[in-house]
Amino acid sequence: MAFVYERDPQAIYRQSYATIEAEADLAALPQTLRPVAIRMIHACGMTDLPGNMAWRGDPIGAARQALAAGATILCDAQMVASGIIKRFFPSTDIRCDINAPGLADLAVKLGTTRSAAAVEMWRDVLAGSVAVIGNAPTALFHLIEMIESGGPKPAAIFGFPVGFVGAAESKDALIAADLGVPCLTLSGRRGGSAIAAAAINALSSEELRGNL
Ligand SMILES: C/C1=C2N=C(/C=C3N=C(/C(C)=C4\N[C@@](C)([C@@H]5N=C1[C@](C)(CCC(=O)O)[C@H]5CC(=O)O)[C@@](C)(CC(=O)O)[C@@H]4CCC(=O)O)[C@@](C)(CC(=O)O)[C@@H]\3CCC(=O)O)C(C)(C)[C@@H]/2CCC(=O)O
Repeated sequence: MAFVYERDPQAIYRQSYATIEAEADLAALPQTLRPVAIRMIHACGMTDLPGNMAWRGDPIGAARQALAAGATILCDAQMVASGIIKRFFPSTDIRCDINAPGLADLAVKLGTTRSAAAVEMWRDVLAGSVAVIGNAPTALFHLIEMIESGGPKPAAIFGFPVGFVGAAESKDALIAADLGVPCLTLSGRRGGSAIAAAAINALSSEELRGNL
């Protein structure tokens, strides 16, 4: 049986993006956030996502500026790092420490998850970086705690933990905290590595030129 389906990658993207623009209400978002919202929706199929978007400052401008200056992208999960399209960021270091040697011991010592302990490992590289949390609520909580207690500040935070335990609370805490760091998040349970990676992919100039 031969199925009839779209096989042209550019046509698939065009059709997806046209559907999103037709179905999603982007009017309440600043212009800079609209391409990011579209790419995030593209990753999860939820056209009502803009209603959950919350931000402080200009996370897109801050992250783009930082990346142009050579900032590292720090990811909580390997799934986030893997979802970032490397050819969009050819000279950017994309780092995830979830499998770093000694991390499990550090997590036990700190009495926390591996995800939060991995954030502790960012201390030396956090200043001026782009921090992306796509999975672990404890990672976002710990990042906020580190910055609030005088730790180094990233250039921007993209916080999208997902799930039922601590996800909504960690993202509420990000928006409530006065960290002096531009940030983008999604209120509630929604989030995940794919959405986080999509938000970062939307920052690239390739994406802006529509070169998908
Ligand atoms: C409690 C955890 C949750 N994980 C979720 C969803 C998914 N996690 C996946 C995978 C493969 C991984 N999750 C870990 C980050 C692992 N998940 C946790 C922790 C126990 C604690 C995090 C937290 O609460 O903050 C965490 C382990 C830790 O000690 O930090 C992972 C590192 C586990 C591992 O054994 O390696 C691993 C990430 C690997 C990587 O990418 O590098 C899932 C694919 C599901 C699965 O197969 O387990 C899925 C992916 C979701 C996504 O889009 O990223 C939740 C829902 C976030 C959940 C937290 C709260 C809850 O509701 O239970």
